[in-house]
Amino acid sequence: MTEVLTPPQLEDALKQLPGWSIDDNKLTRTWRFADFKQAFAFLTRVADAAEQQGHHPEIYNVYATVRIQLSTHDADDRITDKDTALATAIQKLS
Ligand SMILES: C[C@H](O)[C@H](O)[C@H]1CNC2=NC(N)=NC(=O)C2=N1
Repeated sequence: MTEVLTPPQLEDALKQLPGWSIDDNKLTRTWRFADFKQAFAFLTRVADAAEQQGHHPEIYNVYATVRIQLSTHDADDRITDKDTALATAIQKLS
């Protein structure tokens, strides 16, 4: 079941997710890689994690910069445990 996070739950979750913040009401992180190839290799791993979890990030890429934003469309675009679960998996891929 999908749980919308309360503000204190979100604060606790962010402590476990270094580099992530809330931007546009979405769980957000930006990475800068050495080049486009490294950035896209990371995104390929992110795609696999997203498919495994049945949950999909918004992805913005310009050359070596990648920004990922997570929210749950099925919960009125709010941040849920599905977003923190995917962010936790993505943390291990960069
Ligand atoms: C049917 C399918 O499981 C849903 O549409 C999933 C797919 N991926 C999703 N990804 C995100 N970010 N939010 C969703 O609500 C969502 N829903």
